[in-house]
Amino acid sequence: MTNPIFKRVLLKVSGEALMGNQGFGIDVAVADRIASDIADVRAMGVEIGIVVGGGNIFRGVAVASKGGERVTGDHMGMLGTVINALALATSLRKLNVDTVVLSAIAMPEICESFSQRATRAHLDAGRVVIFAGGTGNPFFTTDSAAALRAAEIGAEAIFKGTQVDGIYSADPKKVPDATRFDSLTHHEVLQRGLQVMDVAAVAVARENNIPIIVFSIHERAGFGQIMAGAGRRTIVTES
Ligand SMILES: Nc1ncnc2c1ncn2[C@@H]1O[C@H](COP(=O)(O)OP(=O)(O)OP(=O)(O)O)[C@@H](O)[C@H]1O
Ligand SMILES: O=c1ccn([C@@H]2O[C@H](COP(=O)(O)O)[C@@H](O)[C@H]2O)c(=O)[nH]1
Repeated sequence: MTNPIFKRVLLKVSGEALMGNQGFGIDVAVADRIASDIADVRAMGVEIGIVVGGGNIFRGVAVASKGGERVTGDHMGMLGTVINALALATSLRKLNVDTVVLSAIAMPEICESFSQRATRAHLDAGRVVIFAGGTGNPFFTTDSAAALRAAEIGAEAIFKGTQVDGIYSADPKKVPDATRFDSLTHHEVLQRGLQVMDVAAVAVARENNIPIIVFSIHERAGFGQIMAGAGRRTIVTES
């Protein structure tokens, strides 16, 4: 078996990716496929924490842009991430991957609440841990939650599984001739204003010297290939 390049990682799964071609919500076939890639990496012996986004369900700014209260919109967005976390946990359990959901917002009838101590115990026991509810605070994003949880669990890297296969000179969805970077520093991402991940998340990763690997969550087995030292991605490191 190929040796993984990291022992413990934080995977950020794009919420938008979960909707597949539906335009909203969760395409179970997509969730199952992503879960299968995660199961393969877990089988390599890698300890995995996961943050799932909520872009397929709700973003707080959408409420604010129509005259609603931003904080309420953000609460709705965070609840959307809980729905996604439960869906991904279901897909993983179908593959017999021992998985637990920990929420930043207490909802004990549905899942455990997040604490650093509980998380480390679950990871040490070999469970995949899915962090739901973002940071638990409005005005943040699940990218920030990913960076925060990565630092809290001592992850060696943040894998951002998103809609594109790396970081480009500009948004490749808007600028077709944008060029992809193979590697960058955290400083360069911030200085060039590359918006694949929000500034707060990159700053937390930089502060804690955690590399960020941006790859396409749509690439079947892409997560495992990168974990084996290959695959298409952009890696962000301090030097
Ligand atoms: N310089 C850039 N390089 C790569 N992608 C970029 C860049 N600038 C903007 N983007 C866009 O950023 C998107 C990722 O942002 P975002 O985190 O909001 O989406 P996501 O991963 O689908 O997350 P979620 O749905 O969970 O909120 C990419 O799909 C891409 O279109
Ligand atoms: O810490 C957090 C994380 C998320 N939110 C809200 O949820 C949505 C969905 O998250 P994405 O990162 O955009 O996928 C986000 O737009 C916020 O409204 C939050 O408030 N706090």
